[in-house]
Amino acid sequence: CFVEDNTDIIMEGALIARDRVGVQDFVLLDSHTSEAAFLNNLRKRYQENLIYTYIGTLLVSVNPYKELDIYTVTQMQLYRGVNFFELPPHLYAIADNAYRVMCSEYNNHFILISGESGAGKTEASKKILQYYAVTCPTTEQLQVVRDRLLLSNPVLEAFGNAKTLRNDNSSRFGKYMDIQFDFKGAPVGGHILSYLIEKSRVVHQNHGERNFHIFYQLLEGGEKDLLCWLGLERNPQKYAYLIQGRCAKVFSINDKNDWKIVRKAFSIIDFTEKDLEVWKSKVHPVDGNLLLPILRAVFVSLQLLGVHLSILQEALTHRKIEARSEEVLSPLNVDLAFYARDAVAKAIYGRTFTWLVNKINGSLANKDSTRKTVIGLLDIYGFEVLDTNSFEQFCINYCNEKLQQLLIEMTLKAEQEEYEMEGIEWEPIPYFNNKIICDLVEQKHKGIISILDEECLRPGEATDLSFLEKLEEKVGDHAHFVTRKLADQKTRKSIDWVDFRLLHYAGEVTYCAVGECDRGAALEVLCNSKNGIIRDCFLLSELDSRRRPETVATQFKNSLMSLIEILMSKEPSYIRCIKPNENKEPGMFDDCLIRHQVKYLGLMEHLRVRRAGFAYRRKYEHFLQRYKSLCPATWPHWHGPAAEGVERLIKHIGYKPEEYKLGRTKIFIRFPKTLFATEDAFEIRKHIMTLAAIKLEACWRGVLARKEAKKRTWAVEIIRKFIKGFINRKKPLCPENIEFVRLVQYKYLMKLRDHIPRNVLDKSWLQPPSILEEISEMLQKMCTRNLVRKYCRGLTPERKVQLQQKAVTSAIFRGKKEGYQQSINLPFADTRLSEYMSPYSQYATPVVKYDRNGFKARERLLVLTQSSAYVVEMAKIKQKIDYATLKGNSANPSGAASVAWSVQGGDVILQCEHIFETVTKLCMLANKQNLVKVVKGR
Ligand SMILES: Nc1ncnc2c1ncn2[C@@H]1O[C@H](COP(=O)(O)OP(=O)(O)OP(=O)(O)O)[C@@H](O)[C@H]1O
Repeated sequence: CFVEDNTDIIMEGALIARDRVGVQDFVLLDSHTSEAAFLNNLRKRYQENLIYTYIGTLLVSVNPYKELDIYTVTQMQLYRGVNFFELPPHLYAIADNAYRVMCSEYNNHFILISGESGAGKTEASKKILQYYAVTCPTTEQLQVVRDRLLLSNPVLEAFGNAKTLRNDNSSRFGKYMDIQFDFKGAPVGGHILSYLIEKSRVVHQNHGERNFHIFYQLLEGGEKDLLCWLGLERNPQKYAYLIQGRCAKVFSINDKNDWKIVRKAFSIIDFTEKDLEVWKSKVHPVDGNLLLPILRAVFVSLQLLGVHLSILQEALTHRKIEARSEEVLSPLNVDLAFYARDAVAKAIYGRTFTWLVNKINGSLANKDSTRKTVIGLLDIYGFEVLDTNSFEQFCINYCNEKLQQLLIEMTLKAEQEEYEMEGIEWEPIPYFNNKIICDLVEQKHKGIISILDEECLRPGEATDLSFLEKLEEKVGDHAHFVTRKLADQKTRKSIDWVDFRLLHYAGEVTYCAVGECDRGAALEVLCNSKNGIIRDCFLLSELDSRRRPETVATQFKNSLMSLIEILMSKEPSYIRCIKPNENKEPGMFDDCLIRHQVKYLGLMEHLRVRRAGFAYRRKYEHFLQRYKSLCPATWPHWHGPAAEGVERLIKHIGYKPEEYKLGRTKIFIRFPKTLFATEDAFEIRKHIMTLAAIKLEACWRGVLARKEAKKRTWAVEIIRKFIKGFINRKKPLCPENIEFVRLVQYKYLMKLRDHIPRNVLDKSWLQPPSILEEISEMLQKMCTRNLVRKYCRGLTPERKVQLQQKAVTSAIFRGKKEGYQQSINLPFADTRLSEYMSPYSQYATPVVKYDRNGFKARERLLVLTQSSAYVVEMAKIKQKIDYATLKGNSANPSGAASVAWSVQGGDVILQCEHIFETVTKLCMLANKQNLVKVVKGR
């Protein structure tokens, strides 16, 4: 991850802002080995309130000691989901990058924040937490988790932070906090690990320093009842443990307010009233008048601790000595009794703090078993070198050695992996591997911690000097270990007889061996406490004498080992915090102090490792995209593979072989100056192109304006013609109206197309404009004709006959006979007449077989219906009907009433119900329809 694409992206960002204030990535410093250049860049930026600078993906932060307007919600949104390169270096960029990679690759991350006291570690970790709280997706349910994550801070700070000379809110413990995210990237839980709380502060504070905040908060803000329960007075001056530093009141701290925040946090973090009994352990109000104050204090303490007076008394004033198989009690002198008392106080505080962390963890725990990814925030003390360095500094510095090793391993590993992946010839990076120092401290049996364990746990009197002698004997020949006895003439003077010196990766530190052999407190007393929390903290099983107890150093070593294991399985991000001055003053850049920190934080080393190979690396596609304008062959488009395009490009620019290497997917540039020269050329080209673009734009704007004007003129002309056309629309076609008329015609025809009648009976027709009336009429006729033709074509032969008959009927009867109109719709039956005739088909045959020559005239054919009679002048119908034959068969043999033939005199009488049909058909048979006379009345 360290040298992956993000690095490249950061580089590009650095390039963009390169000339603004220094470089925003130290990797691009020309003289990367120069401490002065490093400081110069840092100072330049700091003075412009640019407190963040990268070394690759590592973020260097300098405490501004003033509120900067760079942590607003707007800023958070700005960095959210945006690549490094687009914005200046920031905590949020680191936080967002870890988050984004976690979400896309579904892996775990950690952000290591280190630096010396007051450098801004805690602020940084709080700001990152806030960033996640604001920018990550969440649900109403998850708000509780979010609040708990945020509120765990004030509680831990109350119990784990104190005012020191260097920082008014100094964390006196190391903290690793895992934030767990679900698959949607919502924070769903957390877990905190704490390291090495500074217990000694409970009983002793240096001048100008305080005990842990919680004590002052309780006295200042605690409710009256509560203080009474605890047998406390509000005045801190009454308590020797709280006023050794002579500064119970601190200007920058509002204890009363902080107490309220802590109380609120307790309720949200799920602390029950039972849990809070640590303050309320059945202390009965004591009448101050009855007891001497000192006795009253003892009385209250006994009740709070839930122990018996005689047991506590014995534990604080005697020591158990194992003599052969017996245990003998030996009385302690006053100093040792004070020491024992302090040891109990320290042990109680230390373990209660661990209990508190566990309690918070309980409330942050996510019970849902689906897989989570985590981002760990490690806020840990930086390398420490004080005037007198004790066991605590030893542990802190050992911790820093381990973390440095982790960083180097991870950085180098990633670097090597990238070279291998890219097929670049491997160039070993010379660096100091501090494993040798870690081994000196932690190796089993041979390391300093093992030797310390042995000394502390062996029977008999262990002294600081015997420990020192053991060290000289076992690790005396180690290159990184010195005592006064082992030192050369020159060094000897600077080392005391009770000191040993370690040559750490960050520098030499001399430790005082006094008090390293701490055998622990009088545990028995506390293991038997009646107070539930004290009992949770001091387990009876610890008293089992057969078990060799673990020393503090071993405990610390083990917890550190598991921390390293946790970190090794995650993707790293680093934030190195720097304190700019000792006075907590904004704008003051103390060169000397910062130089020290740059050294102790291993920044130059880190930069060297990062720069040992190549200063810049970039995917071919991205490199080509950025610089393609510098080579005619690649501008504006390169159509071949990107790698070949880059090769062509750098040849054109004139890169020398030693300046670069081409990997499988990336180009590697060795020196920043090469890159800067390319970047400068690019800037110039960009400038030229911008000027050209401006010119082009101006021309283009002219072209567009002219085009627009032309369009307007044309539009005016069209409108003018339209109006003129409208005015003259009724005139015959002339130049003034021709376009208008054509348009109207066109519009009418287009509309008519959609409204044309679809069948012969549809007589509708779209009303034409007056100038089109004539044409419209013609069209309508044509249309009707068309429809009729279409209709006729679609007729069946039967229907055609039927219609022909109807037409004949119309010719004969229309307007002459009532009932005709109604008959139109009634179809003629094909069979009717033959039906009438069918019984006489033999006689009818001659009718069909018309023979002009065989015609015999008779007078009339009389057609009768129920109401009328029709006379057909047979003489005129030249129809051959064999009346004689008919005559003999006048009766209807079937008895049908509808038709009857009869012969009266010379007339043939045909009786039928369907007069129109019968007459029509007879006429048609005779082909003489005009001879039918329709007579009204009789
Ligand atoms: N980014 C920042 N902006 C403004 N002030 C800051 C910033 N970082 C730190 N400070 C100031 O510096 C003080 C010390 O910072 P902080 O407590 O984070 O240091 P630390 O490195 O955690 O120290 P310690 O190791 O003692 O806990 C803060 O109380 C705050 O006043």
